[in-house]
Amino acid sequence: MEEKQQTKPNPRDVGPRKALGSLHQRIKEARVLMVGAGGIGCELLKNLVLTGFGEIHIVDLDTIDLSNLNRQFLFGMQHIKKSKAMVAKETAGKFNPNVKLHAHHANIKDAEFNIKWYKGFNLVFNALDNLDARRHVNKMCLAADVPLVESGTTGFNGQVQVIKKGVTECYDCTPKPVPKSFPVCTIRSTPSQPIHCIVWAKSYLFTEIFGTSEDDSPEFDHTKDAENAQEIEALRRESQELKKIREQIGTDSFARSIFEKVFTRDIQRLCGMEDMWKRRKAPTALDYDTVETAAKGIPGHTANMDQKIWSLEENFVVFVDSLQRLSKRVQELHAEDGDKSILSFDKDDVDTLDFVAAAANLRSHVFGIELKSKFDIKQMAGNIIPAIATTNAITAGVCVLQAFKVLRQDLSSAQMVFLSRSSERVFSTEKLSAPNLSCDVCGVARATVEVDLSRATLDDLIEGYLKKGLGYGDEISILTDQLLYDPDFDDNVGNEFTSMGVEEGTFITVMDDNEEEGENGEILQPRVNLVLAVVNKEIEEDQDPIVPPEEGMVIPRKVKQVEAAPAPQEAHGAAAGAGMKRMHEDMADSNCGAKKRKLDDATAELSIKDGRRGKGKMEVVEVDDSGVIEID
Ligand SMILES: Nc1ncnc2c1ncn2[C@@H]1O[C@H](COP(=O)(O)OP(=O)(O)OP(=O)(O)O)[C@@H](O)[C@H]1O
Ligand SMILES: [Zn+2]
Repeated sequence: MEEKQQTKPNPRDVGPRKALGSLHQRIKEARVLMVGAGGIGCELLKNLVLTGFGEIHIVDLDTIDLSNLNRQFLFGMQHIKKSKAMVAKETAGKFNPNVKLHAHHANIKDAEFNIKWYKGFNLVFNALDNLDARRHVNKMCLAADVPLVESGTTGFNGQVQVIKKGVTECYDCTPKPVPKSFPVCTIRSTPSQPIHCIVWAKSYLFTEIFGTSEDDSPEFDHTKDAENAQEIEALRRESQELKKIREQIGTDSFARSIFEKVFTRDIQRLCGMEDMWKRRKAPTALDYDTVETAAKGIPGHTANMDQKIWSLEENFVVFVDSLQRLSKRVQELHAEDGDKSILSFDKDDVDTLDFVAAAANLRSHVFGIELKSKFDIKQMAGNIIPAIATTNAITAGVCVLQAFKVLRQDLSSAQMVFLSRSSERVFSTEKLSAPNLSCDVCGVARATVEVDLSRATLDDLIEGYLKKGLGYGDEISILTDQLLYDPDFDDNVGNEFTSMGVEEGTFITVMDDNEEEGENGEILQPRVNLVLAVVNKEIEEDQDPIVPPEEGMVIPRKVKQVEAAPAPQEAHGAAAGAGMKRMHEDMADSNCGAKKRKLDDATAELSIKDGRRGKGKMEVVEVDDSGVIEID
């Protein structure tokens, strides 16, 4: 009787166990990481907890905003300003007390989340909203050889992709387009890319001055434009101030008033919000008189130079000039049909484009962001797509279904899943593609290198580890996020790693440019890029400060690709109908980074039991016998 009671199943386990059979035990033992506790993350965490995943680590750098509450259901009003990761843990923990939850209020790029830490997980889930963090986690999962379930949503579209080192394509196997739509908080308060400033100039500033007020604009997603009650109030005051200034239209002081409001006072107010700039670079306000003085003598026709990247002063001149042109037009319209006429942005209307280009660049300057030419800005002006709770919920569900396949070690049945309202079927799936052999991220050899960072120099790496240990020749380049060495740049050779910013967890890439002869006099292909993850290790003084490569470690050579006729257009296969193609294009947006790579890429024989792989291919690819590059 007593024994029976001990084996009585936990009521929380009954449903999942019935549905999942033997997989349930594996799920209970699984240790998983979820990066991002926002729109997808909240839904995903709820699913993971209710399914009974044994241990879940949550990483999110952000705090909860009022604007998150419409779709991030683990959070309530009482949680505003609190850590997303912590509150997500607290709320979801109550759904299933058997699950161990760990919250990390931190940036996933922080050094504490190193390869060793990643290796402790059976599976990683990305629930992120930006390319940079997605790329980072992709790289770390490849380095640690942990499978990754990548996901993203944009409006009604969603996408889930399983990534496994050496078996499937990685996140970076397909080049990613520049995102087209952005959260309003990014646009109004924390821009970090030129496009953020372009959207601000077009959909906020232009509309406030010459169009309907932002409140009436159908293009703006108001569910997301405020960080909290205080911030809503501040943004509202900003808009009201602009409305007042709008009444000065046509006066001599109009340009100065607008400029001083948006590039001086509003920026000073933002700078005062210290919390916002703890992890970002704070903006610098502009002074009208200083810029005006410096801009004296700049010709009025600057705006015609549409391929040139204008200087701060040139942008100022175009800003003032286009503002005058537009003001004149509005006044003429008002004279004709009363006070109601407005202007709309049109990329082909040169006055509106000039204004948006100059205003966007001035804002970029303020935030230390790269300036763009008018020509580029014309291409980049895009639309804003709102986040939809249901899309996030469905996508998070698909993530878990794909995770089951990974845990069953049945990657051949894992799929790339697309969710779309525009296609005939809500779900479309495609087989996972094999790695892209020329991918700079996964088409590389990876290893960890133990270095005594207190004394190792670049020379120790070049002479000891690479040349002596691995047989590299002289023609090599070494990079981190900056160039450390190449045959024409040897300034750093005697420098210690630490003086070049190399620390625990830094990835060092070694590129081989040698043209060596093989045993039979044939010219060998250079080695694939070697990515070394640095691990700090104290090494006895009488020994080399870098542990030499393991015996037998060989860096494979690049495969030779032979140019041939282009592959047929319809290489996407039956699943990718017209609706799907449209969706692929839409997926360029911020939340959805994963994109399908065309089957005509050079992946031919690295098949993962995909019957369609290679169909319609016209390329000849030489692949190593092993197919997959592995060093461990
Ligand atoms: N480098 C990073 N490290 C940790 N968490 C990150 C990182 N980059 C983004 N995130 C988190 O990923 C989550 C993505 O969620 P989501 O797309 O719903 O965005 P959001 O910031 O919650 O909403 P919105 O920006 O649309 O108002 C956010 O909570 C964000 O803080
Ligand atoms: Zn790749």
